Amino acid sequence: MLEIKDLTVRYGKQEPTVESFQLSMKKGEIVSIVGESGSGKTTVIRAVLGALPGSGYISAGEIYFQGEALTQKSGEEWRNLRGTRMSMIFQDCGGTLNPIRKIGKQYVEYICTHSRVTRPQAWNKAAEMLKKMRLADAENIMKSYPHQLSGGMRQRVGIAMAMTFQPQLLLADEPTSALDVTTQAQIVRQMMELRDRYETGIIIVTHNLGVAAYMADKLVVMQNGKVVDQGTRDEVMNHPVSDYTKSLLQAVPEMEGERFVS
Ligand SMILES: Nc1ncnc2c1ncn2[C@@H]1O[C@H](COP(=O)(O)OP(=O)(O)OP(=O)(O)O)[C@@H](O)[C@H]1O
Repeated sequence: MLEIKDLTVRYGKQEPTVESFQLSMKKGEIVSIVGESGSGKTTVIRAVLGALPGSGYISAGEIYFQGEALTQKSGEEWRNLRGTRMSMIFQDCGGTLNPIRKIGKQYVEYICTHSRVTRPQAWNKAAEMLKKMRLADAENIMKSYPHQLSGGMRQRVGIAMAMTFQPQLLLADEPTSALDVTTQAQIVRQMMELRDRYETGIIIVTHNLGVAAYMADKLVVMQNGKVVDQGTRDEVMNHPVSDYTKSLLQAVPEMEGERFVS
């Protein structure tokens, strides 16, 4: 479904921020990228999305998504994939919602820009997606402004929006970090349910090894732009190769996800 080969990303003339990144991902698989701040995790997923900020560019390597070479695509072709076949959620999706417009209006507009449906159809679709994210009283949420919802509710709205078109790939950048532990656990479970329902592959960038270990089929550990450990969850958790991963594992005693979500 997704193959990343020897991906190298630079910002302007700086040394590479990400160097020779490799990843092979199957349909419906969940991959977690963990690593310290500045190690290049966000840069990897932004490169896949074709949305590197500022002077960022792919200086080497290839990204194949469902057999298509993304790096050969024009900006417009790549943009057309975003929001439909692949989508992204951020640490604070609520922050990306327009604060002075009601949720329903924004959601309907989002659906209408990406598909040919009438506004009432879009409204129904939006309400249906909010219900799937277990947001009780979806109609009421649609009529609310973002600030009237809690952080966890806003994040669920963001995830619902990202899942609207049943993307094959969801890129999630610290999707639960701003939330309390209980809400984090609920949202993590819901993302996994969505994966089961739609067979969406998910790449989740997180500092939280508990979240990573609980959710992921595969783990990628990054340090200074390079992958220092990669493999199935059990391989990396039980047989880490790098000292960095070993130190990460030691620092998080409750890393078995079971404990995290209990
Ligand atoms: N817009 C930008 N312009 C120039 N350099 C950038 C830009 N964005 C990121 N970088 C460089 O890339 C490095 C890695 O950033 P990135 O956001 O990918 O790391 P990260 O591992 O996701 O960190 P964090 O966990 O803090 O989000 C930064 O330390 C910085 O040097």
